[in-house]
Amino acid sequence: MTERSAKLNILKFVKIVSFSLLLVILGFFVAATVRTLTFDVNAGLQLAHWEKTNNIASDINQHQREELLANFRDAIRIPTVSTTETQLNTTALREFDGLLRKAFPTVFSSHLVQHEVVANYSHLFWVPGSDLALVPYMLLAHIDVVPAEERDGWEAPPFSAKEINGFIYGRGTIDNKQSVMGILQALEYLLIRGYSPRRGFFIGLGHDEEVSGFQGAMNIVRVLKKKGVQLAFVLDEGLAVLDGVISGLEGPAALIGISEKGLATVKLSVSKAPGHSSMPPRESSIGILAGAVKRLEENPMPRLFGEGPERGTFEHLAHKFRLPLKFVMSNMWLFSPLLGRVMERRPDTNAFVRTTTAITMFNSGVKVNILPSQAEAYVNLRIHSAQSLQEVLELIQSTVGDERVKMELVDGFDPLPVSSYDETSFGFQIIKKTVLDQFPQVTVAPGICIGNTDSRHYTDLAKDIYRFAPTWFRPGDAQRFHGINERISKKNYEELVVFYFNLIQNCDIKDLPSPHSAGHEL
Ligand SMILES: CCCCCCCC/C=C\CCCCCCCC(=O)N[C@@H](CC(N)=O)C(=O)O
Ligand SMILES: [Zn+2]
Ligand SMILES: [Zn+2]
Repeated sequence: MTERSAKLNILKFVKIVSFSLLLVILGFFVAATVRTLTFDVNAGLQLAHWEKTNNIASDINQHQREELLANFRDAIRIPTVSTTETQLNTTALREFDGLLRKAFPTVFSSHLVQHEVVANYSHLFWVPGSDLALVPYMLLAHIDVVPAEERDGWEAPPFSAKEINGFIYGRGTIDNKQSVMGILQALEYLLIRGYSPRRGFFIGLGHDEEVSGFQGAMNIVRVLKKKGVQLAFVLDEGLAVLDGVISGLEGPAALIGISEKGLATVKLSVSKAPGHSSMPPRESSIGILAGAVKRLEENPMPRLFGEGPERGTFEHLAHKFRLPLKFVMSNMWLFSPLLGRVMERRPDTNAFVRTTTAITMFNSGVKVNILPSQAEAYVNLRIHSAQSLQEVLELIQSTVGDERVKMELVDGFDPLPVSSYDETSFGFQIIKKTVLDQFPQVTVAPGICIGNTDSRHYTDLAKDIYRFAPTWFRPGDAQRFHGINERISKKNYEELVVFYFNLIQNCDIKDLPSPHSAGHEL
């Protein structure tokens, strides 16, 4: 081959490679554009195809409106605070038991309802269905609340249930007495109106969810396991209807939690010989530990946005964004790394991007002139679905990178399994239908619960666990959760009662609508 023909061949090769590259890029662009124009994962079930049921209408008259609100306010006024596993307000929990019996006399006296108190303060209700072939489901909520101090800046005392501008203020109004009272109020009204279910269901009300549910939820699960119960699905607290919370989204979104993040609570400690503060070593136990904690804060866990089920959230919502965001959300396969960088800027959205690292406790020292022998810090991590507890522990160890810092796992578990949310998913579709019937303006999408719930103890009883209540969150409301000025509007509480009233009846359907019903009878 001459030098000239070799040069020509190289030129030809470069041309072919460039042309192929151009084709690949063009292909990607076309694929992405086509997806933008066609991708609407919500265009699935037609509500018109649902089996006709003779649901009892959920009308609420003025007397009931006042009654349900009075019951709810009474519930908020009882300070059922959990501080630690051994610090529960047991007096308040007993008082709450009395309130439930007084507020819902029909539930507690009906021959259709079986009730038992579990672990002294939790409640388990069983309402058998007329069709024994239908697998029962379970509704969960919790009675206890986190502590609240008026001096932190509450506009009304946190256990006053004071009404301000149509809102009831108080600890527990959105976490989670709205569901406790909403579920039982709905059942009370259903029973009064002569309802008897076709599909049986359980109601579990835990008393120590805020301190992990080791007594309440875990013992309810034990009772159910002894009875050999299996559940079609479980619905617990968790996500909500977000209205104006997701930037760029047109209309409100009802996010149904199909999983929840894992947890690692790690204790870091440094020990040193104590001594007189006039002869300090170059590095104190506090200094060494502070360095370790700082390294953890400065080196966040890797971005994993788009690698877990949060991808499904945005794909379901994509058609409700305007261009160019619609294009971005429809093509998460391409844009999730970019989106992750934007979302990590805000704490509430960063929670969906990675395993979060929070230093929650730091203790050391007993006197100003004594060198502290011990310094300890607690790190609370919420594990992204695409990571495991083991991976997170290894990363903490390498980031701390100091053998003088002892590491101890106090509590931890992997992210929870992902529940089904396709067109054949009974629980998801029933919840979705109930939401859409009541709030036609919302878009329903699967979501990830960034905190943990009692439902995590139910994984042996149900394959499908959902975390949702139609509590409406507007900008700033997420900060009321465990924060100050927790509140719910009177209208929204009433909507919750109606939601559970309809949901219970909607579960009586035998099959999901055709054409997807074949083979999915529950
Ligand atoms: C797509 C971006 C939207 C961003 C909006 C975020 C909205 C988040 C709203 C509420 C927070 C979710 C809280 C879920 C329930 C957590 C329950 C809880 O606090 N559990 C405790 C106790 C326990 N059981 O472990 C916890 O520490 O997690
Ligand atoms: Zn809660
Ligand atoms: Zn809570």
